[in-house]
Amino acid sequence: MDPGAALHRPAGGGGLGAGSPALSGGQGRRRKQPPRPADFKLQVIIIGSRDVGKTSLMERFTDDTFCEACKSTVGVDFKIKTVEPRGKKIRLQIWDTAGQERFNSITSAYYRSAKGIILMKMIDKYASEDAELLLVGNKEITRQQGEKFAQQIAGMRFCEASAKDNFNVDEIFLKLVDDILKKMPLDILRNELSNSILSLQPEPDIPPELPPPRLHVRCC
Ligand SMILES: Nc1nc2c(ncn2[C@@H]2O[C@H](COP(=O)(O)OP(=O)(O)OP(=O)(O)O)[C@@H](O)[C@H]2O)c(=O)[nH]1
Repeated sequence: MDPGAALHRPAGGGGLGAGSPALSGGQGRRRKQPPRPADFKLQVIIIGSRDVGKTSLMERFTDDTFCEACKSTVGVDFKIKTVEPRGKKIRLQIWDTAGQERFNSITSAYYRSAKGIILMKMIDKYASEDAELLLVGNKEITRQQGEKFAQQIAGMRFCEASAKDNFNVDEIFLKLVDDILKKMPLDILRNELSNSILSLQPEPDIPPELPPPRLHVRCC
């Protein structure tokens, strides 16, 4: 599937052009340095029922914004954010899926390529078995409800977050990325990432081992 065909939010995919070297133009002005290319690309998908706050969580993380009355996502949207855990530059592609059931056939097509999955209520029956799972309780879900739900699925943990109050949002994404990196052999990581949905730019080889984690997270 061409992911571009399913992008419907006007602000989506803002990161696509982020890596292009820009000329400032005009006499005497200097050419801007292109940003250092990412060491890895990782895909994380957010799935869950309608209105649980998937888009809000993504936009809080990528743009630090919160929309009180957002439009429902149609199909799939994405945003890109670069994070630097463990001293590695990681270009995170965050896929935000529509919660409405009528889009299930579109959204489920994206599950397999995701290395991390943030579930916001819904159980994922299409995801690859080795994907990291993180259940996020945004809005009204209580810790008790979330933990009970997470216990039913092997390997899943529960975290509370609020896109509105900007609570635990960065932490859950960074924790998920860290868990993915810890779990994946780096040669697989390198191969799979080079085959990811979006080909943004050629990226350099990665060293055989990453240094130990330096993340300080509040969640989980
Ligand atoms: N109180 C509160 N409201 C939130 C929070 N996050 C999102 N909302 C609100 O919940 C509503 C739905 O948020 P969305 O982010 O559009 O939900 P969604 O899961 O992407 O919805 P679909 O695209 O329809 O699947 C919006 O009115 C948001 O303002 C939160 O942390 N707290």
